[in-house]
Amino acid sequence: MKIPVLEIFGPTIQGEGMVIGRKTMFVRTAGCDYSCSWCDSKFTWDGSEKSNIQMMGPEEIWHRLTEQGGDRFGHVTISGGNPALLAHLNELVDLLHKKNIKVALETQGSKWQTWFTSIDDLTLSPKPPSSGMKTNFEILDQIIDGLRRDQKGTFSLKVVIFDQDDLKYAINLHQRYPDVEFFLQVGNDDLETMDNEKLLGQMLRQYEQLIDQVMESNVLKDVRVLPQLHTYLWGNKRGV
Ligand SMILES: C[S@@+](CC[C@H](N)C(=O)[O-])C[C@H]1O[C@@H](n2cnc3c(N)ncnc32)[C@H](O)[C@@H]1O
Ligand SMILES: Nc1nc2[nH]cc(C(=O)O)c2c(=O)[nH]1
Ligand code: SF4
Ligand SMILES: [Mg+2]
Repeated sequence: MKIPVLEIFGPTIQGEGMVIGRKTMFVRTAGCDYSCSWCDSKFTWDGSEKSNIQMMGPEEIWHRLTEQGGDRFGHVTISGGNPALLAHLNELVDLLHKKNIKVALETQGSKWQTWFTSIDDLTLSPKPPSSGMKTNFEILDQIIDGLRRDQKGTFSLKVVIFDQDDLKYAINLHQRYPDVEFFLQVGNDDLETMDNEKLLGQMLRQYEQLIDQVMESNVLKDVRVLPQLHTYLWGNKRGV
């Protein structure tokens, strides 16, 4: 079955979350059921790159990955858009596993797929109020229960923080799922600038503020506070 692909890039470092710093390739799928106000990958769902979507089979994707990354990688991250919209994505995950490649996947936790349980590093990134999206907690509860029961790899929650309401949302989420590895991530609110020095200054200040706020909290104890590392290195550049 074909998969709608917008980007294949790497090797680079995973800039976010539970495997931050890990050498990885990226496969970015097209299409999302959300439309977050601050989405840094709007081109995957706003129609602006519709003509660049390539329908690719798993073998074709593997071919492109090796064309680009040679034999210099052992990890592939699937992101989007929302790759959880693709019921048959397990075909790619299984092929990568056959090739001895570990697989990470990024999704917002709005939709369950049975193949979630075979992902090595699964990140659920529910969206706080600043995104303009509303979390369906019934679905998120089901996803997390399913993962607790059957997950072969590891999974985590990652919340992007822009303001106080987002922090409240994160606190509530951590209290709801206290046993799940929890990451807070600095939000990038300057998606247009190509001035990397300016962006870096802003992002470092925001990282420090987020750290200060998390240190004050008596609920956010067993958590990690992370930058979106690739942004600090390469700004808003695509394909890194
Ligand atoms: C582009 S999304 C694709 C995967 C999936 N749709 C999701 O949101 O989890 C990948 C990650 O980037 C994060 N992200 C998107 N826009 C961001 C921004 N402006 N600043 C910080 N993180 C952002 C998302 O929260 C998510 O964790
Ligand atoms: N280096 C790098 N790390 C990332 N982690 C999550 C990304 C994403 O857009 O999903 C991403 C990305 O686009 N680049
Ligand atoms: S869920 Fe992810 S890809 Fe979809 S709009 Fe939000 S940040 Fe962007
Ligand atoms: Mg990104």
